[in-house]
Amino acid sequence: MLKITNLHVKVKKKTLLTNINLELKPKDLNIIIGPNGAGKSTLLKSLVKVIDIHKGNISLDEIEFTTASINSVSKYIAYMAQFNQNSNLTTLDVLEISRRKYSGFSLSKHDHKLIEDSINEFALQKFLNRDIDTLSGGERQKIFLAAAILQEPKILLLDEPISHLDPKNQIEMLELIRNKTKEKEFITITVLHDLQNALHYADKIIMLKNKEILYFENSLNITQKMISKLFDTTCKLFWQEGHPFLFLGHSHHNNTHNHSHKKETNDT
Ligand SMILES: Nc1ncnc2c1ncn2[C@@H]1O[C@H](COP(=O)(O)OP(=O)(O)OP(=O)(O)O)[C@@H](O)[C@H]1O
Repeated sequence: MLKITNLHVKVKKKTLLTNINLELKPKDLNIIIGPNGAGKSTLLKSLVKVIDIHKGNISLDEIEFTTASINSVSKYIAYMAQFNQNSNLTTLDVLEISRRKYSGFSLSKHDHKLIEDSINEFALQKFLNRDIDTLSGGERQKIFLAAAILQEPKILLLDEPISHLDPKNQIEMLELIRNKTKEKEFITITVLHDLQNALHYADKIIMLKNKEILYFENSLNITQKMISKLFDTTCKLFWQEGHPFLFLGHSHHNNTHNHSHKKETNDT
């Protein structure tokens, strides 16, 4: 269990997060949603100690993160940032580095097997010897996601992991994140702007607004009222065959879409 108690984050004199309380379980995919600037990335950064905690407590079972060094915390956490820094590494280098925290420089047979499986799962064969700086945003995102999962952490933190992927790849990656979370018993926390996918794939939704948690709920308990409140806009939400359908800013007065649809049918 990852326990975050009364967490406050300040940078200089500016408060970035206030009074965050969460208890997160292994095998759960927790998805953070909320407006720009709400503090979503800051929450992930404070867990991985990129940003200092001003007040509060973070612990993983008996392990106290609050006082631990960044190095000892990183043994338990894999973190895929929103903007990954480029380097002169090849895809294979990035994958191999992710196993070094277990095996140092000489990787074991087991490590090589895991890397091979990951290459197949993420279809990375054709990028292996390519410098990652030369790859597209979506290709790079897949590689960093593969590398984060290869670390087999207790806690998997992903900041907008699918923002550069096409729709089919987005679905495949979210399925994969969900399946790995269950199979490897990760406590996964992902920031996502796509609400429909967030509701569909999450076990739990963390709604962050104005530096605070507005709601922390099972995704099936999320209502259109909650989403309206989170984004200060009207919202229609309904479920069909286990899929959420969500419309923000829905208005019956705005018939632009109907109009263009009519035009299309008239033309044919
Ligand atoms: N190091 C920092 N110093 C000062 N302000 C910061 C710092 N890091 C973040 N902030 C501010 O804190 C607020 C929250 O930032 P954060 O990146 O957590 O937002 P977010 O919810 O992830 O937003 P987005 O959806 O736009 O990615 C923003 O107003 C941001 O400008």
